[in-house]
Amino acid sequence: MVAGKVVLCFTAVTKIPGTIVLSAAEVVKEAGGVGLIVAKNPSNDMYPCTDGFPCIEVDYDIGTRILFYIRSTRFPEVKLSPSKTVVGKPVLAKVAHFSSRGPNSKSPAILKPDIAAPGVNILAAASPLDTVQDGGYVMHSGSSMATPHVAGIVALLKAMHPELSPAAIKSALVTTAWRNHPSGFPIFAEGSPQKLANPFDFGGGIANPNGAADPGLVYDMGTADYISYLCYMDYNNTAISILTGHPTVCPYEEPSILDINLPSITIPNLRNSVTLTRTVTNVGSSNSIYRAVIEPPFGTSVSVNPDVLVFNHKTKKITFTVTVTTAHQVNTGYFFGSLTWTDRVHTFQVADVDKVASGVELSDGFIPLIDMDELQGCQVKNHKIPETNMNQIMGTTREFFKLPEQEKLKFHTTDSNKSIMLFIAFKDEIENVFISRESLRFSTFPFEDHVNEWPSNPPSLRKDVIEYCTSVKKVEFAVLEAISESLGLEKDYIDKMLCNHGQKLSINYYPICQEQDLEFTRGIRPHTDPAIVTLLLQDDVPGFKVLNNGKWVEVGHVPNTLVVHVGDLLQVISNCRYKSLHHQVFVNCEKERFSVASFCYPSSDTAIGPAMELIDDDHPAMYRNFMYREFYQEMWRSAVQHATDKRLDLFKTSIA
Ligand SMILES: O=C(O)CCC(=O)C(=O)O
Ligand SMILES: [Fe+2]
Repeated sequence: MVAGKVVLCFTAVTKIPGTIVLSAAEVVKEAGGVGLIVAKNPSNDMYPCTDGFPCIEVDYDIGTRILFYIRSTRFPEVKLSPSKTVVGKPVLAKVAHFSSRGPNSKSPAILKPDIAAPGVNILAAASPLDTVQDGGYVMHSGSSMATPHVAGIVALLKAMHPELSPAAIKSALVTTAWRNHPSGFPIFAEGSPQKLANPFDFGGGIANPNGAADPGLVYDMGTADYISYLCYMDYNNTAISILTGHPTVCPYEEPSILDINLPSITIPNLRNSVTLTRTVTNVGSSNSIYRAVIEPPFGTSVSVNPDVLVFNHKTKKITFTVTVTTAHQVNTGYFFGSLTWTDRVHTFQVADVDKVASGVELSDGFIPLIDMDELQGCQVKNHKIPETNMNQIMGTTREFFKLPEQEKLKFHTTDSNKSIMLFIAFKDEIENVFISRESLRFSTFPFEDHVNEWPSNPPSLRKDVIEYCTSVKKVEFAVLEAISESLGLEKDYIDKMLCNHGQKLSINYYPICQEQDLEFTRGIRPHTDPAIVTLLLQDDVPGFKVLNNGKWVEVGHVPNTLVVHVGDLLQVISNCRYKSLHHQVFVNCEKERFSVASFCYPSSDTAIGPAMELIDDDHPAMYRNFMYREFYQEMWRSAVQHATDKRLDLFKTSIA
């Protein structure tokens, strides 16, 4: 039965890594089998079988999917191919099952672990004494593989910021760590079953070297803080004096462990209310204003005082208090929340609610904006695009996608030099997702150059596109003016930089999805737009989500508004004051969704680069100048096509 076949087997045994697969492989080999797939939880070890016998370990989830595949076809096939290195694709981040977990039993008020770093199947240089090394290299897993990553980052940070104390460096690592994978996917904690990871699995998160290089604020600590901790832990004066090397006396009033200046706050056994203090030190640009953004843990309320911190060349340190009040009668477990100090450089400042509420004009063509706060985007109302115009372009979009396939497929091409392209649904085999969107993307400006390329069916399309694009271009001008002004630039700065504006329109269709496929289907995956700004007209079918502080947030449909969001090129022009928005579209089983996105582009011979006015000692140029043409070519390079956050890498300066 087994002869000539690949065997899939499920096991509940969690033996020493690798051995389970090895012993099963021997049995399969003896029975004449040609390969082995072992499904077990947890699974992540990659140990070769002996004599090059093909074997692999997968988790139950993948094992079950393989099983379903085997059952779904009469001749299931297994393909073996040489391993390859994949660059720029997100991998699911998991906290390994062997990684130690919090809370800290000795001092539950101190969060442990502090930080997570890669430590599974790490390819490293080997000691000649390593028994499994191959040509000086070896793959190992464990804290001994994760700690060198952190030690390396710390060494780089210390080289960049020699003045930072060990506590400040630790703080920089903890406060900037990724709490989601940079692709937006959550981090899982390995185990059976897998669950979403929380700070007891990863501490601050996964170490983020570039983030830690620019932490803005740090929670610093000195000898006095460590002495307070020892006093709290009931070390007597004699023991502490031996450690410090000079006579040391614990303060008469016992310090609260909650006040130790750590970059995390853990309150065990919270009853009613507690107030604690922290002190932050500004290590970013000297004139900065930070605001507190609080996500209280479930069932608690949290207040911070003061909630705005104003730093200047004299004020480098500010102490604040945090009051946490619980509504829980009984304490049943830990709940997690967050306190973020933001200087809003990464946000869409034109949409500041305060400014709008106090009626400050953003530009002559005053556009009231609905703030999407912190989302690098906003919704625009009173844009003066006639409602009929918006309805017509939506109607045309629906009609186009209802056309017979062959009519639509005329526009299908993989040639990125074409100024009109139809994108159709496809399956990404590697990530096992089905991307269901159909989308027609075409150049619009200047109309006379392009109108004849646009579909002539439905007959209303050309007229509706011209009308809509003309109106939307006006909104775009107003938005670019508001953005220029918010950056302290001349109102027409971006307009001038663009000389000849380009514009592209994307009309999109997201079909209904079957319930059973929902998990593996996306309308469009997380991405940023390769434009300056995008103006999105969406219908009332939900699905459009944006990444906000590591969380995917639905941007609801507000009648008669356009969603405006930042694209990659505005990130460049603004020298990173604005960050391009990560967004994606989910499908649903009840309603199909349509949308019309207009992208503001430079023309191909426009030079793009950070505005000179936004470059100074505190803000060195993050990007070099480049031609838009160069960026467009880079965007289509296969390696960066899906990892949209890699698009700008080629244009970064050495500082960035
Ligand atoms: O259809 C939407 O809501 C978003 C479309 C989009 O993100 C895009 O085309 O880049
Ligand atoms: Fe997009």
